[in-house]
Amino acid sequence: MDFLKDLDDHLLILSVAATYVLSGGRFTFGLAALVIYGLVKYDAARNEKQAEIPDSERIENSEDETKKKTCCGGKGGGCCSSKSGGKKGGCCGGNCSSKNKTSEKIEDNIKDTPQNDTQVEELAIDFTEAFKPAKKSKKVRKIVKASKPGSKSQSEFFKKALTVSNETLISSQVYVFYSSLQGAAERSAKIVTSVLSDIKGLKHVPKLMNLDELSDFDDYFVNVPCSNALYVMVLPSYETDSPLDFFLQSMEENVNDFRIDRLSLRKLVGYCVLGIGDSESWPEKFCYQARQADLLLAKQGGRRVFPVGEVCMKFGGDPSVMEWAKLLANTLQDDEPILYEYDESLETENAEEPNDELTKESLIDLEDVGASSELQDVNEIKQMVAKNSPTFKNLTKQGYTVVGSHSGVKICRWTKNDLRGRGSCYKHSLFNIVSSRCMELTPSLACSSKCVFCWRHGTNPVSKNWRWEVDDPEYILEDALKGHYSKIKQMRGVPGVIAERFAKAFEVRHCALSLVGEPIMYPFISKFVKLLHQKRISSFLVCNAQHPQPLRDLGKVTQLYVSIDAPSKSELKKIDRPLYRDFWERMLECLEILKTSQSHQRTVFRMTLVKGFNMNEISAYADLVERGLPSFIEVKGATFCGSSDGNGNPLTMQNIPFYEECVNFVKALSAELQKRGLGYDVAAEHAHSNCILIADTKFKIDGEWWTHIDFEKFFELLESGKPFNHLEYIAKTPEWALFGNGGFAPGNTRFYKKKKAAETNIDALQEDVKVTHPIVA
Ligand SMILES: Cc1cc2nc3c(=O)[nH]c(=O)nc-3n(C[C@H](O)[C@H](O)[C@H](O)COP(=O)(O)O)c2cc1C
Ligand code: SF4
Repeated sequence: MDFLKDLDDHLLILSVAATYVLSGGRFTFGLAALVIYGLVKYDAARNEKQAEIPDSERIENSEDETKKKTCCGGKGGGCCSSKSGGKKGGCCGGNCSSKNKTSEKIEDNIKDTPQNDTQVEELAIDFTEAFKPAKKSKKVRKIVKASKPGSKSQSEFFKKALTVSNETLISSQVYVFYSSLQGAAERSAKIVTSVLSDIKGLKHVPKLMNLDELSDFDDYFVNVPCSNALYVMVLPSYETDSPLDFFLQSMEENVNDFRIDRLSLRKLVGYCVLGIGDSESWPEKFCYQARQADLLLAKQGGRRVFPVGEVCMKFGGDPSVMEWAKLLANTLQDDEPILYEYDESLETENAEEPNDELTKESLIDLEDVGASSELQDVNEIKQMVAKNSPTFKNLTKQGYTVVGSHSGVKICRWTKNDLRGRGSCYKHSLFNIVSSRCMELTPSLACSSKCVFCWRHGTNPVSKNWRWEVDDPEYILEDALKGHYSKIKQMRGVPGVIAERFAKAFEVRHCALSLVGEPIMYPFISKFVKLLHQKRISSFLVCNAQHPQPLRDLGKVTQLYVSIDAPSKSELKKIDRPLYRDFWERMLECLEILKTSQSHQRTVFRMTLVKGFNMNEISAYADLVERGLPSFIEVKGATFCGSSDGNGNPLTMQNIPFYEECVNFVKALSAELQKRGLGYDVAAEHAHSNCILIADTKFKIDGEWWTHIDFEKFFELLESGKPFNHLEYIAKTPEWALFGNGGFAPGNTRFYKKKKAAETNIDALQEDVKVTHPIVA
């Protein structure tokens, strides 16, 4: 390669010499040729040097070029030569600090060079990025507000934000809902209804609705009753359990239930909430449940048409309620449309993480209802019946002893009757229970149904499942016995009490787990029953066929009842007003359990007949019997639980069947079962209680009925630890108890409160019937 380079040089010298000779050997020509030669050589040497320099140094050089330009703004380019460049005290005295500034610029330049553009492009199509876990963006409050014209969010805003015009409001059907324990919310709701009714031009008369007595919230809070409905909610707040808790719990469930349209309340024209409370006694929790309700309605798509009102009934009272109602009335008449700010985060982010704390916070932000600490958890664990609650007062007034926070005992009228020698209840005739030695108890005052014939008067706690503090079973039993015995003690001065029965009454032998509420909801029911048996107290457990799993898990009981209040889905809904949506399927499952895993127990179908509600469809009842194959079918006419005023109980005396009617029903059912080849027949009765027993003919041995219980044998079998079945502890039914003989035990004196009632509907007309429960009497 060097030789070739030299050859190049030699050729050049030769051509210069030849030119000089040919031009006549002139000096100027020779000089010019030498200069050209020198320049060519210099250029070649420079190129050669550049080629040997690595890439990075070449950038440095270009840097120097830039430096030259930057340093003095390109003027006097020679002042900062490459040698002096960068040294303090150069031509500019260091003022231009060329090195640092320029290196920054260069870095920027590098980023901006086409080379780097290529890099960016390469990253953009790097699909691996797409598979990396996306960084979780922190949820922030998201309110769709007016934005720059033409932006995407603006079109979203107009799509989703709605305005409610005065015309829509004025022609809406207003529903004023209230929930009330002590009457203040009911009174306030009436004030609101009356003020709204006076609005000039309002097209429909507002409807007043008691939330606590709705048979199905879904009719109003999942579906809506009409296309122009506007809801006004008047709600108190209770730090103790109250009926409103169940409403809030249901609303919360709806929000999180994927089977339900999450924005179902968008179908409403709008809603607003008036909270009433006590700001002096509960400053921290003042009207907190009204705010919860407001949020839940918004979460379900409701449009707030008026701000949440908060009235302290101690200081503001009815005049403040009136003031709020008048302002609301003005709004409904106002021409100005109401801007509804739709919050998308309710729809998307909350759907993913419904119980997220952040969600709650963002909601509070959004709705401007104060700090997050103000929002109590809807599912906060409370006591079912706290000592300071109105429910506690209500129950104690009715003669219940509240045990712990969720159990109750009460001595029933039959216990009192038996102590006075006036006869036991129907369970004595049918199964051999002595009323004076029987304790009536429930470990759950709450229920998962709202039966129309129930005593509850709209105040007992309701829930689909357990949502309260739980008391220990040992404690419940001990305190229940104490409560029972203290009530028995009070009987000592009552005329006619038989001393011997009174003494024995302090040793309870039977426990009727019914009273009120749903005993099987208590999470330790099996353990509780075991404790009873350890004390040689027999157990009679009544359940409402709504809790298949606890029924399946239940251990041995002396007798297991399932209430069958109606033969068909629609009638059951009407009469029991169950809280579960799948109430019918639950009941069928419970019947299946009786036929299979619990078939070793003495099982009883408990039917309460209500005239005009559930006394037809014999064949449908027979279908249910076929499904559950119970040992017994106990049929009883409903008893009258007092007036229906304001308690949602629609029953009147017209719905109480006469004994004749109950007998006809039982005969027809028995005939239907026999027609189907099922071995059932009418066995015993207690006419005094309108009660008749149909039994499986397995309990008829050699032509004689054995429907009674041998309690001693039951405990013996239990203590043996071996499995046993329902036919191993039977006793013969006494003559007086057999069907056709009336069922009144000898040795007692029949006592009529009202002579006229004796021949006909005795129970229903007795005054003290009012406080009894259908399951009990
Ligand atoms: C046991 C109990 C707890 C209460 N807790 C609260 C509460 O947490 N916040 C509140 O604002 N008011 C509370 N109050 C006050 C009631 O909300 C207020 O008396 C209301 O007017 C009751 O409405 P009602 O009569 O319709 O049931 C409570 C009252 C009682 C008796
Ligand atoms: S009757 Fe019994 S099952 Fe029905 S609501 Fe009353 S307590 Fe519950």
